[in-house]
Amino acid sequence: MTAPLDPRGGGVDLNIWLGRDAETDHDDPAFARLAGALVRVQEVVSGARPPPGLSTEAATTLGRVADQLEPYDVDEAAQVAGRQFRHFSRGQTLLPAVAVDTYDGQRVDGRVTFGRFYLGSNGAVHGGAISLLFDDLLGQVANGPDAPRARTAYLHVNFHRITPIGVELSCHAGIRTVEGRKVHIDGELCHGEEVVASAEGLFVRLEAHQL
Ligand SMILES: CCCCCCCCCCCCCC(=O)SCCNC(=O)CCNC(=O)[C@H](O)C(C)(C)COP(=O)(O)OP(=O)(O)OC[C@H]1O[C@@H](n2cnc3c(N)ncnc32)[C@H](O)[C@@H]1OP(=O)(O)O
Repeated sequence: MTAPLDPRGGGVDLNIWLGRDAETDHDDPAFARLAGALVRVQEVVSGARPPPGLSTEAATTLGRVADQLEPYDVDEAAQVAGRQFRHFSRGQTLLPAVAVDTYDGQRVDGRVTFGRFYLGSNGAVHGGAISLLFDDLLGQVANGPDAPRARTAYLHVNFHRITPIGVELSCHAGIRTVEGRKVHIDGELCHGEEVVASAEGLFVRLEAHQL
């Protein structure tokens, strides 16, 4: 197994835990490294106030990087971003990295730290980033090994308390009921003992013609 690039807090990404290997033909450790470097840039830029000269220089450098990569644009079937199942966040630079501690097929418990990239304001994580975390975590539980592919039909998120950035939080998701194609999954995000956000999602298993 390739070592995960972003082992924040130890543990492993859920995909590594699940040993998803359906798309190993898209494994690209060098690309996963590129995505990890971009995540670092996102994080550093979000929290930085550099002098204007340095901002200009950095913008030129990043522009050059984009120019270098642009000719390698591919369609979705060939894309490797989001398919690096042996790496944290699958090489999808939008996703916060979740380190999984336990998973039993029905429930997952893990940890996540939202960095400055995910700041809304006033030290609080952006609500959209919390919803993103839940959609992905609950969605992965819905799409467990051997389960039919499922899509989010709805995701109801409650924000009970400010979710702090830069602090390790625990996150949890578990299947409540399965009724035919409908999978109801609940999630919680906790700061210590306190539940800062919770979610309830409906995931609908897809028919063959919807895949
Ligand atoms: C190896 C690879 C593995 C990779 C895994 C990576 C993990 C990735 C993790 C990332 C995960 C990220 C995941 C994402 O972000 S997925 C992206 C966000 N979601 C979407 O784009 C979904 C868009 N919507 C649809 O495609 C359809 O609406 C679906 C497929 C959901 C249902 O349309 P479909 O035509 O198929 O079914 P139906 O309409 O007959 O409904 C069926 C049943 O469901 C009930 N229902 C439906 N909607 C609602 C609703 N809103 N509230 C309450 N109930 C609702 C409905 O009443 C009925 O119930 P019943 O009457 O039978 O009792």
